[in-house]
Amino acid sequence: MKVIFLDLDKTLIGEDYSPEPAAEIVSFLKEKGFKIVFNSSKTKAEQEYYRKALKVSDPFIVENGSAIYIPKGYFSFEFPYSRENEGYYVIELGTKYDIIKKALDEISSRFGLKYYGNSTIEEIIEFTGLPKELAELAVKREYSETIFKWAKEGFQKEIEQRGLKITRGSRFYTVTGDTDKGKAAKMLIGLYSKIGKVESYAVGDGENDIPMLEVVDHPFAINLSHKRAKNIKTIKELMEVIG
Ligand SMILES: O=C(O)[C@@H](COP(=O)(O)O)O[C@H]1O[C@H](CO)[C@@H](O)[C@H](O)[C@H]1O
Repeated sequence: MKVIFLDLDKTLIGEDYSPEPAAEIVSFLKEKGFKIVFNSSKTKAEQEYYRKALKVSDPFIVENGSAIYIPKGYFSFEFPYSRENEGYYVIELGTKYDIIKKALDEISSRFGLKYYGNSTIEEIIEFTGLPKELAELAVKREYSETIFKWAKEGFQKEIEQRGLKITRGSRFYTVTGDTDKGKAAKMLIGLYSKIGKVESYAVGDGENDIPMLEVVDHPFAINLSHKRAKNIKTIKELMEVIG
């Protein structure tokens, strides 16, 4: 069985956040029989938008490794999960949003931090370039915050002192609990392994993708140097490399 973990921003999805250009590579991967697992800092709500647009129905990993959403009935065996949500079993690896927001609220004025929880929708659109419809989905955070702007350095250490993790994504900093995209990918590979032998792949472009590249058999990196990963310029190059 072949499973591919895909980062979204600047990997599967381009600068303008539109899903259409990704349709070709998604069809290619489906034809090749890949299970397609989105593994992004994006929220469940944002990822559901792309899943629907690209007709992808495999499990997905949200908010930088914070939770794995597994459609009910996807695996025929039982596995431990943290909660049920609509049609999904959710395995939680991260920390709840309230705790993360509270920690940031404590230091935001000292460092001039701007993140989803203290920004208006107009500011979010300006910082991210997201269209309004997607900005409204990005606000629905469950396990992480995104730091768009800061006035003073030193906030990273303060965040870590509060027991949280801060990592660089393709554009911004993400604050989470003690998790990453690699931990979540590894756990999902473990579940797939109960069905048969897994050949795992991953593609990413940011520092927060490195842990994910480290746990797969075939890592691919876009504009990112990684000792084991094969460098590609765009995700479409996968069609030549694994064609
Ligand atoms: O942290 C980031 O740089 C981006 C991209 O994260 P990924 O490369 O998809 O893990 O994620 C944040 O910003 C996006 C908008 O640019 C939002 O859509 C995400 O919800 C947010 O986590």
